[in-house]
Amino acid sequence: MNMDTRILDAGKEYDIKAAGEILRRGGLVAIPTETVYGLAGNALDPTVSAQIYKVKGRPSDNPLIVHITSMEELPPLVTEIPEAARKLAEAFWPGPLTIIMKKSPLVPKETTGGLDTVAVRMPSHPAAQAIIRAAGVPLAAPSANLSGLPSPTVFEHVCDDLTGRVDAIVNGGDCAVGVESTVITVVTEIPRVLRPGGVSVEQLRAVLGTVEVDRAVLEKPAENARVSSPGMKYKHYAPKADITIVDASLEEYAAFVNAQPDATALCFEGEEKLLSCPCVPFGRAEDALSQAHCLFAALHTLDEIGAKTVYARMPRKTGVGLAVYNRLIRAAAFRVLVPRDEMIVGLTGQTGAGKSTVSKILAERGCTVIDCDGVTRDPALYSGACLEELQKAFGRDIIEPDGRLNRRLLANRAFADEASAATLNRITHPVIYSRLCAEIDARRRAGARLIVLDAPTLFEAGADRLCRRVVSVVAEESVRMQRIMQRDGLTEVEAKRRMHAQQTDAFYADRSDFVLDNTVSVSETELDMMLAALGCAHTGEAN
Ligand SMILES: CC(C)(COP(=O)(O)OP(=O)(O)OC[C@H]1O[C@@H](n2cnc3c(N)ncnc32)[C@H](O)[C@@H]1O)[C@@H](O)C(=O)NCCC(=O)NCCS
Ligand SMILES: Nc1ncnc2c1ncn2[C@@H]1O[C@H](COP(=O)(O)OP(=O)(O)OP(=O)(O)O)[C@@H](O)[C@H]1O
Repeated sequence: MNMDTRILDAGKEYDIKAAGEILRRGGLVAIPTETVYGLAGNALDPTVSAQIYKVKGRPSDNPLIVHITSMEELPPLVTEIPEAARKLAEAFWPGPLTIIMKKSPLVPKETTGGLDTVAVRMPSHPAAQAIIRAAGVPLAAPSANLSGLPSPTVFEHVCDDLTGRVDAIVNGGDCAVGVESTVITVVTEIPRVLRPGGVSVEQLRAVLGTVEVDRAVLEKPAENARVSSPGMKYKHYAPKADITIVDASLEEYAAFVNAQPDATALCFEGEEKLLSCPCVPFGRAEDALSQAHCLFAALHTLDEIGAKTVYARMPRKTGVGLAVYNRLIRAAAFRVLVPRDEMIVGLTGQTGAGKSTVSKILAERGCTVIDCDGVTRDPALYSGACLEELQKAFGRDIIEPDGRLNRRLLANRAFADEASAATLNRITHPVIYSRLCAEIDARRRAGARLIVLDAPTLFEAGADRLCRRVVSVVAEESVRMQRIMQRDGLTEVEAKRRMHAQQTDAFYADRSDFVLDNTVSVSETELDMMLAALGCAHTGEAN
């Protein structure tokens, strides 16, 4: 194929019209959407669908998503609109969600990969909407890359793959979401996610209640598995480099990667300083949306710099992180390496939420627990220069005449305002961090396999980098306040001060592999679910 490919501008009305005209005449145009660039053509014309498969080099049993711009365009495409689909459309359209329904005869089987269902999406990208309207027909638009290569999220990558193969490419800059849409089928009795994407499973459950997640989202599908959704084929996202995901804490990851010859690190932003090899960052560790946004461009960069052996950080499987994991595990051909046998789990959350209560149950189940509050109560911890600094910052009288630290006085002064709390952290966290490393080493040497670090200030102390997984315990503010007033004999003012020195629920949710809500209680079932999610279902046997 070597045709003239026009370059059009998403910001120019004349160019949008031209794209619409080409599509109406049965041509192919690569268009920007909020997820990734799409290779668009008339979804209702079987010869156009066949042409899309041909250009992409994609097997024709891989169904295409049909893009529309308004709810009025949906009824002709489907036999019925189930209640679940209506609710989802209301909540998430226009946006990165594709809904699978029973197809009407209007949609050719060539578009649906031979299936009697059709996948429909209403994109939110203004240029995508304008082009569909200009075309006057629904558009089939798989990702605008050659089959097997990472999906394009920037204009230049579309040009690399499709110049000379399509009639036009519309330049709309970078795609905001960066991974393909979430695909959910409402044809099954219980709605089921077939591909995770920009709308998270948690968001879908908030609208529909029960939602299943197809096994293929996390596991390698059988070679001859029937494909019921775009993107389920496992070779879909592979760059040229050999990628292996390393399931480890940041410290363990850095130690492992730095010991490998000729490695390239696919890490999170800011981690480069710990790594002695070439690094390609893909988003921030605590921000799955930024990872989704950057992932495919990072995979392209790996090819551009000629990376051969790549070790990738393990994304969290929560929220949009599940979509990031789903793409990365395919790019890695399902290779995951665990460099250390023992697993360190950080257990954190707000004061009074119930960390100690949960860690007690985990200890009963055979985990080795390190209590960080206990560590700070060791009179030997704050000594020498550290103690001198504490006294300088918070007053000489925080040390009693008998030499003991007056913890309540220190707490009242240190939690008085944000700046004082920051000073407390700056002085105490370096010594706490070194002590925690020593405590972990001792437990490792004693043969512990599952070590729980019960640390209220896990992130502030930088101790999260020692943990392969993080669990947060949260509870409503009024409940927490009552609990700590009762437990520690604090006044309301003292309790509030301490609570205000801490983080919000959202802060913990973004940084955790599992969140336990202990406003009322934490059941054994939830603990089982948590241990399963962490990958340590048989706790007792793990130790
Ligand atoms: C200020 C100190 C002496 C007060 O001691 P006190 O016996 O009153 O409280 P205790 O240590 O039992 O802590 C109770 C709770 O307060 C909260 N808390 C403690 N330190 C902090 C902090 N720096 N920031 C926010 N909350 C904190 C935690 O939820 C903790 O569980 C003590 O909390 C301390 O040394 N804090 C600084 C070190 C730290 O961050 N500790 C947390 C363990 S990693
Ligand atoms: N579900 C619950 N119902 C009632 N009381 C609870 C519940 N969970 C915990 N508590 C009580 O609330 C208090 C605070 O719990 P816990 O000490 O486990 O909190 P924490 O998160 O470790 O707090 P801190 O960070 O202050 O150490 C304790 O006295 C505990 O017994």
